[in-house]
Amino acid sequence: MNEVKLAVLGGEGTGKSALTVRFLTKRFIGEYASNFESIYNKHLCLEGKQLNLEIYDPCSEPQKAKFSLTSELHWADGFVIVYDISDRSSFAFAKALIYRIREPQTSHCKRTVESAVVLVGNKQDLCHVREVGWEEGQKLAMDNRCQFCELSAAEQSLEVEVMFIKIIKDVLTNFKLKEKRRPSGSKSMVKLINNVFGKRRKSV
Ligand SMILES: Nc1nc2c(ncn2[C@@H]2O[C@H](COP(=O)(O)OP(=O)(O)OP(=O)(O)O)[C@@H](O)[C@H]2O)c(=O)[nH]1
Repeated sequence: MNEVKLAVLGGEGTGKSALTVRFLTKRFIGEYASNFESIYNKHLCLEGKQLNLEIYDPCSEPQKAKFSLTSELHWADGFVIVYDISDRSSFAFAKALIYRIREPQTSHCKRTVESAVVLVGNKQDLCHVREVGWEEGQKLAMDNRCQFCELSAAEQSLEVEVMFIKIIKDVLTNFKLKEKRRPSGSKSMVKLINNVFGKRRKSV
C-alpha cells in the first residue's frame, strides 16, 4: 500500500489546522488549539488504490515543535504551503518556505524527483480586506513549479477536498517517476554487460 506524507506549512494563524480538519472531517471549527503539533492519519481509496495518508500540522510555537523545518522537508512527500490572502506578511513567509523547499541542497539530497507543492491562498471569504492579489500567488507558484489555488477553509469544503486530492495525486505521480528512474539492480547490470561485451564483439 502507498504511504503518502504531507506537511501543511505556513505562517501563524493562516488556517493550516482549519484546512487539515476541513479535509479530514468536512467540518470547519472556528478555533483550534495551536500549541501542539499533530500528525493525522487517514485511509483513502484513490482511483481504485488503497493508500495511507499522514498529514503533519505543525505547532506555531517553535520551542514546542518536535520537528525542525529541515526534518519536515525530509519527512514529507508533498507540501501544502498556506498563506492568508488578507495578510501580506504571511505571503512573504510562504515565499520563504517555497524557496527553502526548492533550494538545490534540499531538493536534491535524497530526491530524484522534485517534491509536489501546492500554494494555497486561504481565507478567500475575506477578499474585501485582501492584501495579496490572486496574480501574485499564481506567479509565485508558477515560478517555482507549484500548484496554486485560493479558497476558504471556512466556507468551501469541496474546494479544500479537491486541493488535497490533487496534491496527493501529484505525490503518487512522483512515486511512479522515481520508480522509473531508479536503476533496477540486476536488470541494469545485464544491460551494462550487454552494452560493453556486445559492442566489443561487434568491433572484432
Ligand atoms: N475568515 C476565515 N477565517 C479562517 C479561515 N480559516 C481559518 N480561519 C480562522 O483563522 C484562525 C487561525 O486558524 P487556524 O486553523 O488555527 O490556523 P493555523 O495556521 O493552524 O494557526 P497556528 O497553528 O496558530 O499557526 C482561526 O480563528 C480560524 O477560525 C477562513 O478560510 N476564513
